[in-house]
Amino acid sequence: MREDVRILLVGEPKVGKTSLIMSLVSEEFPEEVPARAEEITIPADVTPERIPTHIIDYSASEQTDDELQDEINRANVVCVVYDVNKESTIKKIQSKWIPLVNGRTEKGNRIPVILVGNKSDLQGASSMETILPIMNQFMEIETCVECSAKNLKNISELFFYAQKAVLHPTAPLYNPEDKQLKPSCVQALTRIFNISDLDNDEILNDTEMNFFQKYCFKNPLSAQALEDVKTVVWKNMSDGIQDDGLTLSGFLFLNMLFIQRGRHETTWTVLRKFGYDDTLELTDDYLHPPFTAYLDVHRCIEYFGYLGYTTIMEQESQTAAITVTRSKKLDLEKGQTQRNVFLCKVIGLKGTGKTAFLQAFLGRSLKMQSEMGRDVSDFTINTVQVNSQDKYLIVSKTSDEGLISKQQ
Ligand SMILES: Nc1ncnc2c1ncn2[C@@H]1O[C@H](COP(=O)(O)OP(=O)(O)OP(=O)(O)O)[C@@H](O)[C@H]1O
Repeated sequence: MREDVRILLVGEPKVGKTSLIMSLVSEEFPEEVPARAEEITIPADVTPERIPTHIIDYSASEQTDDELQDEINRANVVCVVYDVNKESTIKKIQSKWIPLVNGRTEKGNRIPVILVGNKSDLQGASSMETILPIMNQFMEIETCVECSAKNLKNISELFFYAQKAVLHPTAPLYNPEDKQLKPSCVQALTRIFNISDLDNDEILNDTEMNFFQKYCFKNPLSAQALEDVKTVVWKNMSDGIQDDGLTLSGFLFLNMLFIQRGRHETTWTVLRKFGYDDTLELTDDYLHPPFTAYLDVHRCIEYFGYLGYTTIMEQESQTAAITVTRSKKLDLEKGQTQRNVFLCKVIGLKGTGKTAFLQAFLGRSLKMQSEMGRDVSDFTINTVQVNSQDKYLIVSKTSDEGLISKQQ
């Protein structure tokens, strides 16, 4: 998750940018405002998503074009404010502000934009009819909101939408042009579906759906909610429901529906719970929880991650699969150990019989070995009885001459 959110307000002079910020802060309409408000930081505990949020004002009378560009580059989301009663300020959204914000940015990296129609208190008719074609033209526009700094209508909502556009972005999930989930999102959701399909029958039954729901959102669905979900899918997709359970197509459809209805946070909660970051890559924290040991524990934990260990075993982190024992030195001092797994290195020059030794540990005679060929692992593992307890011994061979001479 990101550490903070920077919201920048831009727009034509006198549309009410400063007034909107001051109304949010003081919860009343300021009769007098400075040309530009100081940058304000809303602490994490009073923002809906619990992330510190900076709000930055812009005023052409106070700032140069370079300073404005600098602020645009630092922003995570830009609110383009217009006056709902002044057509000229709406026209400038297309001709000036969106090109300024994203004109030089590649399609996938565009800064999300919120259109903010202020002064709805003075308004005759809604500006939505004029705004909708602009929203269809620029895919980076996440949403639009009509509000009033004067009677405080939709002020906190506007900052909430802005915060949401950053924390739960549409761009990595959904392509509004063809109205489809993006391939990387389909790939991630398919992995999630497969992990949640505990009996591998390619259908999420009620138990599996509840398991998934509890893992992602802490609470199971009520029986009625479960039926409602299935009905919505069934009504929209012939192959979305099979044997009274959700198919992969149904699962993908459901997530697309959340996104199309502006509930990206639902899909993002699921994706984050299964380890994905904003670019839909599995995070390093998820794949490699801080841990080291002498075998390749990192790789092992990574595989646990791909296989969904935390979900299936209902654990917070992959590290729950690993038991850390006390140091070898202490074990030797006490003459006791809690360890169940031991590593033994077999060293010797090439041709001295290390491979045969390792294979014999698995009970394979020289004859069996010659039938198997030479393409065998440098590791073998077997159980050994120590004081009538089963212990595991990993035997690994090396013919690294440098290491051998060091050991000598
Ligand atoms: N909702 C509203 N209803 C009526 N008047 C408003 C409203 N919001 C702002 N105003 C008035 O509009 C004028 C311009 O407001 P403000 O200075 O906040 O705009 P601005 O966009 O910050 O301007 P600039 O870019 O020039 O700094 C002020 O007189 C303010 O009182």
